[in-house]
Amino acid sequence: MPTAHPLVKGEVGPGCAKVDPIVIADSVTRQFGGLKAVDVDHLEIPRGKITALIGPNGAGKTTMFNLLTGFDKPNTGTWEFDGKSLAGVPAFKVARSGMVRTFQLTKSLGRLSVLQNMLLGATDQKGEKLFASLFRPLWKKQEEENTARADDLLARFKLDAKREDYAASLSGGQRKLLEMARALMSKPQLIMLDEPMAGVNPALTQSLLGHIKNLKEDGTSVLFVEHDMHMVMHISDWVVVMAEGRVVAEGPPETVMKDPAVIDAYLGAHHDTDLGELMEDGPNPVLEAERKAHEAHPEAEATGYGDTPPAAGVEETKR
Ligand SMILES: Nc1ncnc2c1ncn2[C@@H]1O[C@H](COP(=O)(O)OP(=O)(O)OP(=O)(O)O)[C@@H](O)[C@H]1O
Repeated sequence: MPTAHPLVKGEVGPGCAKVDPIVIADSVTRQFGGLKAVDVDHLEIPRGKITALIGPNGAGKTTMFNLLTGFDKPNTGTWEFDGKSLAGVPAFKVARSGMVRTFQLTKSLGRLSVLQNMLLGATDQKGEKLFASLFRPLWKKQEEENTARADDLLARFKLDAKREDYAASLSGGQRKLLEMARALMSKPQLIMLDEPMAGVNPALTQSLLGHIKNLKEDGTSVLFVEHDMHMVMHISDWVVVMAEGRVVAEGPPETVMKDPAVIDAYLGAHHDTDLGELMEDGPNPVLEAERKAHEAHPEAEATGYGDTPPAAGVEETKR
């Protein structure tokens, strides 16, 4: 049934237009040999909101991130960020324009200190330019400002005690925090986080969630890829679902998880993502679909949840 939503112009559905989009992508495709990893007709990301990009393994989420941020080149397509075309623009210029990203596997430089890693995140440094680099006063002030900003962010992310340590000495979770803090050095308008929760120990999970919510409060738009559905449900204003390269559904988190296209996408892909505990207020449609399939064909192999039988699958999701 068609629905409306305050973030959307017209009806909610895959590729729907937003009232105030910060990113608009059209006909973006990326082929690897015979595989179309990304095949997105139209996608708009709302400004000033937290948008989750979800989908089973291999859906094309990271490839889409790579394309939008200039780390990979599409076969076709155009996209704009804050009204400016970014197709074909290299990654470092994309970052300077206000759209920065983090990676699934963190990319901090282990043999530099935490502070040095932070300073590398500052864009448009005067000292990088030959003429300016010759005149200390021109870059000295900016260096001081960057260091002050780095210290402020390190304090916010509770990494100030690690300021002089090698990045290599940080835990996986702390490296995720460092990468997010470093991305913020350039005061981006849009931050794109690729699996921010992966490998983060539960003690840091809450603080990461808090940081992401604060970003929105500071006026930054957030787009993140995540398999942790609790996080998706908890902090997203909007959820975009990809499967086999396409956008198959989008909507607010409370309704998108019940969308048959989403359930199909996950079950069809034999995916082990924990959608099981999402529906606190009723039966979970994914598990229901699985149970019915098993009742109809008890002899058939179970689908989904890492190929465990449905009953065990329920147990699995409670871990
Ligand atoms: N450089 C590459 N060369 C060949 N195939 C690739 C390359 N990068 C990605 N792919 C393929 O493209 C498809 C989409 O991959 P992608 O990493 O974008 O998916 P994803 O949705 O981010 O998955 P995951 O959730 O597992 O990270 C996959 O089938 C993947 O194997």
